[in-house]
Amino acid sequence: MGLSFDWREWRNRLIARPGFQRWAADFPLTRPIARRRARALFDITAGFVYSQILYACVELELVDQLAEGPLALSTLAPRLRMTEPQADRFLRAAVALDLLERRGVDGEGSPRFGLGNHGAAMLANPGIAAMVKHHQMLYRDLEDPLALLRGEKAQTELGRYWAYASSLDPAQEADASVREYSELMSVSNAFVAGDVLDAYSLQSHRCLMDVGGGQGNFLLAVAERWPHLKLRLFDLPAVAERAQQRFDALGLGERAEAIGGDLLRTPLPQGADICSLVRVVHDHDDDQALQILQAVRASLERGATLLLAEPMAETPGAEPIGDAYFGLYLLAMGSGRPRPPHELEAMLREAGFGGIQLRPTRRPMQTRLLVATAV
Ligand SMILES: CC(C)=CCC/C(C)=C/CC/C(C)=C/C=C/C(C)=C/C=C/C=C(C)/C=C/C=C(C)/C=C/C=C(C)/C=C/CC(C)(C)O
Ligand SMILES: C[S@@+](CC[C@H](N)C(=O)[O-])C[C@H]1O[C@@H](n2cnc3c(N)ncnc32)[C@H](O)[C@@H]1O
Repeated sequence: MGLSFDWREWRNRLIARPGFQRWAADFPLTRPIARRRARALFDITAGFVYSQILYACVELELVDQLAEGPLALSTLAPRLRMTEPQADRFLRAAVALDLLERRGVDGEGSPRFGLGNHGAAMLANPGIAAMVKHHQMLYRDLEDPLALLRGEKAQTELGRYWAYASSLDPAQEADASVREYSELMSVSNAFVAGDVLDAYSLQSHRCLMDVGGGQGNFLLAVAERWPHLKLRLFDLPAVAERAQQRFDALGLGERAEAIGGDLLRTPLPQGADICSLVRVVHDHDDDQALQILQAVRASLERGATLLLAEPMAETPGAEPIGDAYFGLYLLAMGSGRPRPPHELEAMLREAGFGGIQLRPTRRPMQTRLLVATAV
């Protein structure tokens, strides 16, 4: 009814007035809020510029170069193949983004630069640099975001890159195409594996099957932490072969077996009392995602456990990561979508799982974890 009062409409009318904006930016009590909001909108406006500065740092391996300590502009400029004024502009930009920090001057008066907070954090997460590099493909796909959103792009770079997402027969993917994405998944698995294992104990389990397990990074982390567990990996044949080679090279022998197949067509092997789907379900559209959950359910005895770990939509405090970043990333990839936990829960029920719990993880922006029981 017309009588209901929507305070957000009232707020928006206020914020949309130039006079209110000026007043709020001047009034001492509202000034910090007005500045913060203006800065936040500016940051969205300039996001691509910031990303490209980060990309330049990654491409120039600047973080590694400064890992041992600060260097002077006069040393850095020739290494970056820039004149000193060019390098100064670039390094100042990186300082402004807290990737680097100014550290006084050297004996000759040349300004010195060291790692800032974000630069130092990148040292501990080599996966970030790999992600930043491959974002160039994403940005090309996003060059015309409306065409992408309207489904008017016949082919995308990310679709070609993630071959299984755009292929009618994923099992036929060539070794070269799976090698590249599998390497990227391996480095970025570090964002996820430890957090999942810290959120769920595998003590009481006997055999874990990691479905869509890539080159086996998650299982290798499991192997180290839970030496009693038997390990199985299921992935496309070309990927499973790579995983098996790693298991063999690491002497996991009898303990770990990689099985090749298409999880939409090949029945999954029976016998595991716990299955994991790590960053797999969000790659698939609803019908296939349900099919995957049903295939996993069919491989499990009643009472067995499923771990479903991936970044999710509507994650409090990480909405831009789930809904904006992964929402458009998966669109560019050509299939899948980030789902909120309640939608995944409904799909899990439909596939024959119950007792579903959302377990807290250390960094929900990277991965959340649903634990379910086969019923
Ligand atoms: C000691 C003193 C004085 C103060 C200390 C103050 C203090 C407590 C500081 C905290 C420092 C700290 C712990 C910082 C930590 C920073 C961290 C952990 C930063 C992590 C950043 C992670 C990033 C940027 C991750 C990016 C990941 C991306 C982009 C992942 C993309 C994944 C993709 C595309 C996956 C694709 C798979 C598919 C195809 C969708 O299935
Ligand atoms: C995003 S990667 C995640 C890999 C790994 N779980 C991780 O988190 O690092 C998705 C994995 O699912 C596998 N996959 C996708 N479609 C598949 C299918 N139809 N059958 C078997 N594996 C598939 C891919 O080959 C890939 O290794």
